[in-house]
Amino acid sequence: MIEIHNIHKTFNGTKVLDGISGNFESGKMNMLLGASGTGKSVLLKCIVGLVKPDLGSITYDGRIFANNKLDIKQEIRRKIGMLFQGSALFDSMTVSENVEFPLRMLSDMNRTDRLDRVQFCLKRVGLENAGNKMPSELSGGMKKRVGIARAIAPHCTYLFCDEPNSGLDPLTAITIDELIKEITLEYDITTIVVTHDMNSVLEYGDNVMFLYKGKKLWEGHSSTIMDTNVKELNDFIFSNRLMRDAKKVEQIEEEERQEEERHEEEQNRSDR
Ligand SMILES: Nc1ncnc2c1ncn2[C@@H]1O[C@H](COP(=O)(O)OP(=O)(O)OP(=O)(O)O)[C@@H](O)[C@H]1O
Repeated sequence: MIEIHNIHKTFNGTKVLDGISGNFESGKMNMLLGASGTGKSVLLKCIVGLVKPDLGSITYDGRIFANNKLDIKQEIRRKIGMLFQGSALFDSMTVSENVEFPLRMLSDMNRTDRLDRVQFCLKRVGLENAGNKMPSELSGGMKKRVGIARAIAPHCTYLFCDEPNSGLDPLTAITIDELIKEITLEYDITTIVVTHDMNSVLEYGDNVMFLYKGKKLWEGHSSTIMDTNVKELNDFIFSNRLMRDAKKVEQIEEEERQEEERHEEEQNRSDR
């Protein structure tokens, strides 16, 4: 589990994170949701250690991260897998070499073990035959899969995904979400996904944190998100036309259900 407490960050006098706290449990899809510029990526960077918070604490399975000794930070970092927004593959390396890269950098595995691990991870993401391809030969969805294989290659305990669906068609987006969810459960990983995709949130969000202007305004399971009274979250959800239409359908169905109940009651009364 990752715990963050009272995280603050200001850039050039502008407050970007304003006292954010929360827990991210293992085996769950933890999602950071919010509009553009609300601080999701900065929070993720604070958690990973790429940005230093002005205030607050971050612990990984009870071990303090920021401000700890370098060797402890490095030990924690070795357990972190990152899936970047644009996949961030090295264009000059083959798919296999990309996946092997963190093993060469972070582990003391010999070459045979590294190649076994690469093959295992590529198979896990359904790309066992793509090892010799170059990134330029892959579709967007395949690139994301390679990114996932590379992230989990060093047996990561923590997985951070920055908008894993960006630039993908809706069907491919679902398969990538599904893969991340499966891997999270299978290896009991603590996964944090930054997103503004409501489809992903509704389908896969075990724990959703809604950020607005650097503050956490709502947190909960995705099954309860549509019932929120938080205006900013409501505005965010229903800024999407499909979501507005879905809500209308829900309201119409509810009215029909009530009408049917009324009708049944009247029928019963007149029968008596
Ligand atoms: N290194 C930096 N220096 C100055 N300002 C920054 C820096 N990094 C981020 N910001 C600012 O912090 C704010 C939050 O940015 P952030 O990237 O976290 O937003 P976001 O919620 O992830 O948005 P998006 O969904 O568009 O990626 C923005 O106003 C951004 O300009």
